[in-house]
Amino acid sequence: MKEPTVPDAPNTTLPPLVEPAAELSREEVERYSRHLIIPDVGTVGQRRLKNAKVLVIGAGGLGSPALMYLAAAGVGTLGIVEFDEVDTSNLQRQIIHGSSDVGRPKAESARDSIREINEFVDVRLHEFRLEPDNAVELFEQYDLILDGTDNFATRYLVNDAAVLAHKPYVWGSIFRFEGQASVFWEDAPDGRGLNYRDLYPEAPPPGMVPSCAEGGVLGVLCASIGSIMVTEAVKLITGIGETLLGRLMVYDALEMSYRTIRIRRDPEREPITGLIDYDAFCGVVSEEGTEAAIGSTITATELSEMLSSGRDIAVVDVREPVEWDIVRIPGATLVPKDRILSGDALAELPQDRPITFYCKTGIRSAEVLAAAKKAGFSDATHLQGGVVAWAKQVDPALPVY
Ligand SMILES: Nc1ncnc2c1ncn2[C@@H]1O[C@H](COP(=O)(O)OP(=O)(O)OP(=O)(O)O)[C@@H](O)[C@H]1O
Repeated sequence: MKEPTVPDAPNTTLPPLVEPAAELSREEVERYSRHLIIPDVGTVGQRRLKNAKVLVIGAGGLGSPALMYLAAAGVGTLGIVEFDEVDTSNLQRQIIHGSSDVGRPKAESARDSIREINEFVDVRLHEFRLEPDNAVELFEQYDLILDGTDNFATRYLVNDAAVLAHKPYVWGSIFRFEGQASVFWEDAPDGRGLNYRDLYPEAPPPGMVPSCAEGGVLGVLCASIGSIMVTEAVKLITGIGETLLGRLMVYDALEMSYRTIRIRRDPEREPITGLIDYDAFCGVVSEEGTEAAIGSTITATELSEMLSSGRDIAVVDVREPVEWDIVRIPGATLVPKDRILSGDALAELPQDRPITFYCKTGIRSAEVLAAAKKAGFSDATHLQGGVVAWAKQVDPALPVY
């Protein structure tokens, strides 16, 4: 990935994105009074918010606080694209959902919370996965897009679809204690025509940048970055302040520092003329594809049966010690992935009996298996679905994280 290195860009003030709605009702005046008395916002700014249609992709870590603040701010129409259901492990950060929502569609749970926050918002649910065949048409129905997703394939799709639909979008990302945010708009009146591909021309190789599911995230970081994204949305809609267009904001919660870095147009970037296969672009390989490439998987039930029948198999956990502390397969040995991939721990692996590697969901163990096979461990397998599958299929009393 190309690292942006140039310091702060000139600031960018843009004209308002949305025309003002005709009027505010008496209830709306009371509700939004703390906005109305800010001279930069005023009644006209609030009427612009009322007229605005904002599409939020993902009602997860970033989408949760973003939707709540957009609703409270009085954005008149909020679209939610989300296909997933609320999981217990979401509740630590996805504050638009509550304990009683576990198992419900996230889009519906988010809509119910928004109704509770602000009954004046028209919520439109798009309960499907954003894909190349639905993205542009959907984006065209909104003024502004907010990308709260967690995977590179969707991020490039959102970027390219926003370019084709001629829409601005606010982007954010989070990992552990660090977050980033920016605004991209190829047709922006500033004329610089920047998009996400100017910042990150290529997706990182699969597995190089761990997801929050693999590496974790501080729950409140979602609020820090989600609220910055909403701040940018409000500024774009009302035409106030200097937006993050052309700048990347980087927030470090441990240092408690914010800095912005200028984004320049990549002179080698090809124009975006259509949507592509984003999984292929990002090197995402399906589970079947991974198996075809490396062979040798074993299911949790098969492994459990083999161990119960007394087969002498070395079960090697390739996760990090913090994950080992949460849950593990009885009898396993911990040898973290990086130590095997660097070659340091190859000597610790048994040569005289079959090995089964496992991780959380099967991604890291597949990588380790490929390396181990190259190093001559021919009688090796990896556990399909990892310790999560083990907990679900073999020992439901174990926690899933
Ligand atoms: N292409 C897509 N279309 C619609 N929603 C998407 C798409 N890609 C991701 N999402 C949604 O974006 C949200 C991102 O939220 P978050 O990063 O907190 O991930 P999560 O999947 O809920 O959590 P975790 O991966 O840690 O289990 C998720 O709810 C996910 O379902």
